[in-house]
Amino acid sequence: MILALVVIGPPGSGKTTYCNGMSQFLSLIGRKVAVINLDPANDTLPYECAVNIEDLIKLSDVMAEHSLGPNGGLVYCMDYLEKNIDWLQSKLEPLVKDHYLLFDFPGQVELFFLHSNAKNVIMRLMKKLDLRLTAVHLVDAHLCCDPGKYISALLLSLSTMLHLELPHVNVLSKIDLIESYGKLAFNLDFYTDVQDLSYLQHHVDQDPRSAKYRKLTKELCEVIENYSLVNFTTLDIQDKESVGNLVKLIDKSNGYIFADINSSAVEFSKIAVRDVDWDYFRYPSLIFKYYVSSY
Ligand SMILES: Nc1nc2c(ncn2[C@@H]2O[C@H](COP(=O)(O)OP(=O)(O)OP(=O)(O)O)[C@@H](O)[C@H]2O)c(=O)[nH]1
Repeated sequence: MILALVVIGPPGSGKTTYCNGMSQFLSLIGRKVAVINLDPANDTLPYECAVNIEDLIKLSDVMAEHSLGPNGGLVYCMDYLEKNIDWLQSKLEPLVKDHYLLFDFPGQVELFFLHSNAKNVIMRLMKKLDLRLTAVHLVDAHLCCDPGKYISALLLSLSTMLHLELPHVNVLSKIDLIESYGKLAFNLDFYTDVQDLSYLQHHVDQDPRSAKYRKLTKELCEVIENYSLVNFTTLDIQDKESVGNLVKLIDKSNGYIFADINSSAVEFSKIAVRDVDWDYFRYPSLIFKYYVSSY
């Protein structure tokens, strides 16, 4: 069984930083990691990548040749990758024997809830290489500071989960910066656990600019609540405890804890078989660490 993470999220949400930080963390705890850059717009990579889509196709060439903007160019690149999936498969084959794979995808969110090309790439790799994948969906934590943006983040997460049909971990990234954006309207667990959204609607109604969207907001919140699929964990990529907690969650979602791969007993006991943390330890510790406060 080959384990891999599909790292997705809007532009600037921290995907490349995550791949860099997570590959270092996983290497330190004894796993062999390979990062695969599938973002043709990634100019400077902080990590050493095992496979780079730029060796197949360059976004700048596509934009120049086909007179496309960056969004259209990225859709073209993903279509091209789908048609040339054998190229990617041949590059991955030597790695899948003993590596844990991290796929760094582009930030164009429509690729993951609307178009089928990225999903087809993922599904074909799963089938051909027997990959066991988890989607790690990063959303910048600053979106919690604005109720409208937070609802958009919920909708984006929900539609991505439904479209990709993978084990899915939603992450509020850059949680260390949250206090710098001002006080939150509710406690942090309201946002991570996606609690009763009627409180949020009430908050949106206070803003005169949002008043005319009241009915739409209500309907959208009902869709999110009816599915009851979305929740978030938090991440500060520079904090090893935060990264370790996320690894535990991912290990549970993709079945790593049951996998018969070469991992040291120490790593296994530290990360995989540990109890799930009680809520008491999940949120108060964050509040003290990042001084997260609400009105
Ligand atoms: N403080 C803080 N900054 C972070 C964290 N994660 C990422 N960043 C910063 O966020 C910025 C954007 O991160 P990237 O990794 O380039 O984001 P991306 O999602 O790959 O961006 P695109 O390639 O444009 O889609 C960078 O300046 C990172 O240093 C974090 O956990 N904490």
